[in-house]
Amino acid sequence: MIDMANSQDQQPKIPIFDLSTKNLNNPSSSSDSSWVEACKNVQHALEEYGFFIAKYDDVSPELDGQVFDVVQELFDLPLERKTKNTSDLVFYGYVGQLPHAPLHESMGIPEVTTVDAVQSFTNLMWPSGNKTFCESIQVYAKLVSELEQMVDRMVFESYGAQKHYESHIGATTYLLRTIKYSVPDDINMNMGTNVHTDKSFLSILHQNQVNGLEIQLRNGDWFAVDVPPASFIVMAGDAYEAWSNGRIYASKHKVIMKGDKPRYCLALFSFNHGITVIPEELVDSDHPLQFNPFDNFGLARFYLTAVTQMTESTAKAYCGA
Ligand SMILES: O=C(O)CCC(=O)C(=O)O
Ligand SMILES: [Fe+2]
Repeated sequence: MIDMANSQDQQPKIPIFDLSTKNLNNPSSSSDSSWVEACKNVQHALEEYGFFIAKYDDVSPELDGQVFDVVQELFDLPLERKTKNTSDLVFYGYVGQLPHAPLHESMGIPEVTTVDAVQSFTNLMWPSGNKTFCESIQVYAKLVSELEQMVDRMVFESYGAQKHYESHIGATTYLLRTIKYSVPDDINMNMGTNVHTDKSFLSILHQNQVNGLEIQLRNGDWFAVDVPPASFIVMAGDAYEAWSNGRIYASKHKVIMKGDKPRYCLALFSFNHGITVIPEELVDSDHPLQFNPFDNFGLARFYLTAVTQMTESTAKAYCGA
């Protein structure tokens, strides 16, 4: 841990970890005490707050600038082009022009860590090609998925469940959602994203230095995150809550637009294919099994098609034991 995020007086101090490859001291040795401590800190942050802030300088300042430039270019395309981003899963395709969320526009690139997926998304948006978009998104997605896998590894090791790590990563697929939040005309209409929990294992959020993300803490208080420049929010979703047998906290969060600058966010979500089983290492007499084996995409569909209001925990409602 290198620092604590800026926060108001009574607010908790959200940890900031430097997870840059060069900073992680020989992570192949699980007996290294600084590595073990780093893993415990990550586990604790996800259990206590449901998120933390990561420094990750594998994404260089040049790449950082470039991805926000190309994402802005993407949202500047005509609407009829953007709506070509369709998907049978609602949250995977173009979202925008919503009466209840007029500031929000987003597009999804499924399987973003495969070269073909980014290429075909690029061709759909720019039939005559856009090499800069394609290449910078490919490189960005690869680097940030490596950050995601590092956090998974730390969590799995910390819980003594490392023997399940390889099969977990083998089942993981990444969705990159690019999001634009416009500046509100009316200060009372400032909602960018409504209150929700993510359906992913992890969500890695990266913004263009315009704040807006608010997270509900375990005690019910809302916390407006002041994200330091060039850093990433690592947030746990419902799938991690279930996998961890209820230890990890999937926080409710929302986006509120306050300033006079549009906000762009790159959100990388990890989902698992197939059936996820709660590791036996996380079940004992003090922690009886709380969740049945579950289908991560089934969980996402369940949430989206639920006719009722979201219950306290989507994971409990979907696959609670
Ligand atoms: O824009 C953000 O910071 C968060 C977006 C979000 O919560 C989501 O897309 O699930
Ligand atoms: Fe979210």
